[in-house]
Amino acid sequence: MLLNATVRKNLPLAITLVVGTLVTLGAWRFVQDVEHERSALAFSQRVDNTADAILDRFAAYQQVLHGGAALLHASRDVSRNEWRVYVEHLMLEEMFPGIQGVGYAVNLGPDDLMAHERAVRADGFPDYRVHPQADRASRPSSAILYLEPFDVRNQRAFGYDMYSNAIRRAAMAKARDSGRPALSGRVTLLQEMDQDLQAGTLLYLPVYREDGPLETVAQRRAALLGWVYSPFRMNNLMQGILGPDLSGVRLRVFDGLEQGDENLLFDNDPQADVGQAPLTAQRVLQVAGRPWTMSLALPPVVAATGLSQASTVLIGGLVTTLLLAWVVFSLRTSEERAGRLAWEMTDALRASERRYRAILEHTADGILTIDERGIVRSFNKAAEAIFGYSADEVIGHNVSRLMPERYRAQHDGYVARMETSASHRNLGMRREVVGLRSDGEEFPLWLAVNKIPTRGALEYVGMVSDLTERKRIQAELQYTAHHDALTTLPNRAVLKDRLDQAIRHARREGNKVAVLMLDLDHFKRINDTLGHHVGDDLLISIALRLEASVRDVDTVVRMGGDEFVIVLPSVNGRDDVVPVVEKLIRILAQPISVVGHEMIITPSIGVCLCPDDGQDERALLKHADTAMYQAKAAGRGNYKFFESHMLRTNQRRLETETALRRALDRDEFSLRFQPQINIHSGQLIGCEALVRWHHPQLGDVSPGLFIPMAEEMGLIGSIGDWVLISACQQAAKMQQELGQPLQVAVNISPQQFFRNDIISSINRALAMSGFPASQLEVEITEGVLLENSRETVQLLHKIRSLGVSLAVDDFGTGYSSLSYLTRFPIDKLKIDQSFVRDITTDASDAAVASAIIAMAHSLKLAVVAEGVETLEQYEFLSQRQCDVAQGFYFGRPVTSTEFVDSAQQFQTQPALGDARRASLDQLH
Ligand SMILES: Nc1nc2c(ncn2[C@@H]2O[C@H](COP(=O)(O)O[C@H]3[C@@H](O)[C@H](n4cnc5c(=O)[nH]c(N)nc54)O[C@@H]3COP(=O)(O)O)[C@@H](O)[C@H]2O)c(=O)[nH]1
Repeated sequence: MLLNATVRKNLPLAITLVVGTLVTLGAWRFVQDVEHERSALAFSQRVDNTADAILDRFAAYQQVLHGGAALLHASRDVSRNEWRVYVEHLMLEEMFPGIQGVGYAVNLGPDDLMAHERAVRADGFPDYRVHPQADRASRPSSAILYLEPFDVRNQRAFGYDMYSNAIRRAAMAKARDSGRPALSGRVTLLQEMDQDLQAGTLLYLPVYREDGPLETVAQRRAALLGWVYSPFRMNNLMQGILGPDLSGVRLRVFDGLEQGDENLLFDNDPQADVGQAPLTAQRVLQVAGRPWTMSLALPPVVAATGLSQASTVLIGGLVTTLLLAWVVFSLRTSEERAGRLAWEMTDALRASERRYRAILEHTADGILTIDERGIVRSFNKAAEAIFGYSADEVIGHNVSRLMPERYRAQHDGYVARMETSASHRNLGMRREVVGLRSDGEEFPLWLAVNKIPTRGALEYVGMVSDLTERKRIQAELQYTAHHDALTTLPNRAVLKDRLDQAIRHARREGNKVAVLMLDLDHFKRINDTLGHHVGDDLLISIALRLEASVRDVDTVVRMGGDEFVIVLPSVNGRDDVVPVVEKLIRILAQPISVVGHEMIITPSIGVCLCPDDGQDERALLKHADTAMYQAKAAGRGNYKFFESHMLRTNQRRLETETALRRALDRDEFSLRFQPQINIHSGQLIGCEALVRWHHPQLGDVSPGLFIPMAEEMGLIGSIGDWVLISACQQAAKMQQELGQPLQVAVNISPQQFFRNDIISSINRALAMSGFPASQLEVEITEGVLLENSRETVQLLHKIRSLGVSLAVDDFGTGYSSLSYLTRFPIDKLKIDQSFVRDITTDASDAAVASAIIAMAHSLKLAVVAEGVETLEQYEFLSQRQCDVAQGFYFGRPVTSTEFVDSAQQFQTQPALGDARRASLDQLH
């Protein structure tokens, strides 16, 4: 009885304790499950985000390389400066943190190495060498030619032969053979310094010559020009991609499928202990065709923090149970006390609720929950920021207000059907959808929906993140990859697309497409003499004029350098195209003012028609290019329609270019000397050195043809150096044999003049020959003086200070002001032979020549008349007090031996008398 009474008395307390404990344990397990599921979902999304971020970034890098390749395809001769401008416009640091640079490495055949080194040295790097030299005979070679930004780290790689390293070589060969981007294995980059050593990798994209098919591996190998590539330092790269996103997670990235130290590319926290990590994941990513294994682990300490809500529930529940027991116990003694305890219990539950809410409110992703009718039940702070609604404006309303009108009907009932239809397969999967902000703006977002495991009514949780910024960056990349950075015109990648469209349309409509290849005459000279900033501004102005001159349906593309392509769709034939081409020439030829320089630019245009002259992009561009070269050869400021016979001429031009690259090495140049006569005394005073090129197959090639070619190909510096040295050496020998001092004049082209080392070139020639500086004369063209800069004046003064005299060649043909003559330290003017030719028959030529002589004398300058062919011309010039004459009348350019032999004739008579005339006449 006593036992019964005790049991009865304590039964409520016992029931409270047992039921409370059981309920708490049940709630604890439940919350633990929910927490686990939520953590696993969040972790899985984090893994996916990380993988997506890496893949997205590499897709962007590949676009960068495609942009670089398009630039190289577009132009035969992308300069270092153009490459720098392209890379600068990419804003690597801002847009692609982690990328070390964007480079171009050339593929070198066994015969190309010396010419390559010489060309780069001539480009302002006198100490340049391709390195390392070891094993070169047993493998092909390459060399890093451009790598921007050209900072201290990247300069270490300049000239590096990446083929010398097996890992790099494998990736380069893969890219070469496949025609696609290829990523290297783990390497140590040349850019590494002593500190902060990191693993590295390189991404390569091949660049091929465009004049042949690229269908087979053999064709691709034969057409390979080089690789556009980017080196990456892995730690910088991953931090650039993932930023601070990695806190609390250990991420390791391995090259390949094995996970060993030797192929570890990146480890964000090598000290972290992940032995017992409750959440781990592995992903194999295909990065530019190479497998990377990504291993992520959530260390126990971090995971435990994530699960503390369950512990809170457990502790809270047990405390609540004890409190309830205390309440029951106290009820027996005090109603008041029980009430207070009940309040405390409620407070504990509220605190627990507040903790949950804080977690929800501080996640970066938007989180909202909806019931089975689609009514929003909760809406966190991040969701408010994303959609622009406050929680109050959304909770209690249908979730469809967060989506554009056109999706709403389809969405109605979607949630209700979730359980029965196939839609439930979408649960847990992240997909891209369109959202609607409170201001009516539509935007892209990622959405992942999950079922909340509640008892009774169904609820769903949606996690959303805003993709607007990500899309904006993608769009910018897209723009950069398809537009020329300088002029903002579409680039080569767009051209292919537009041309294909135009060709398809022409086929359907039975009409034609015209392709115009346009190149600016003497642009390189403007660039070299007036500076790249003037060249760049000029190109922008030209681009604007071109765009304004054609229809909206036409496409103007900058191919690179000074080359533009214009596509005119839907034309009927040549008659439709001629007015357009003539209009373009007329409009471009109007004076143009660039950075304070007034200039007149003429274009050379080649035209071909589809389908008459070609059926695809490659053939059409090649034929328009061929026609353009014919237009240039026909006198510039000109246009030509493609004719099939032009291909032979073009082939010969290409052969000439190839032969010219090797001419210096093969000793194919020689010099001729043309006498210069003092008109007052009739005595030989010196000669002009003129270069000649004889090729075993091509024969004698005129300097009028190969000098401009060498200027365009950047070879004039080394050829000019050879001319300077040989002219001084041969002149020293000739004057010894003649026993009289001899003046020798040497032509210096503008590119050679502005190469920065003209002073050392002249000094070297004088030192190597022992020829006196006072007998050397440098002939520059008016173009050099056009660049009326302080540097030009200083350079001319430096040449004069060596004791060398200066003459202005072809005087009267330039387009600059005569006033420069007073500002520059010049000794002589050479009247251009076009004025001398008709000096005795054409009154205006006679007047120009007389005026030049009078003006030069008033400025204390000597005057040389070139192209003197007749006695009458000679007498005219003599009467006008011209100082020196040169021309066929006195002798054609001859070898140094022939020059010494014939020079005796000029020494016999001091002045021009009848006997002298007779002796000269006999020469002809
Ligand atoms: N930068 C360098 N340019 C050079 C060099 N050698 C030549 N050249 C330039 O090539 C152009 C063509 O030169 P070339 O065929 O040698 O013709 C020269 C003479 O042969 C020719 N000439 C001389 N006298 C007469 C004549 O009475 N009648 C006539 N029709 N032609 C004649 O004129 C050319 C000399 O020109 P210039 O230099 O302007 O005095 C030419 O532009 C050369 O400058 C070189 O080493 N470097």
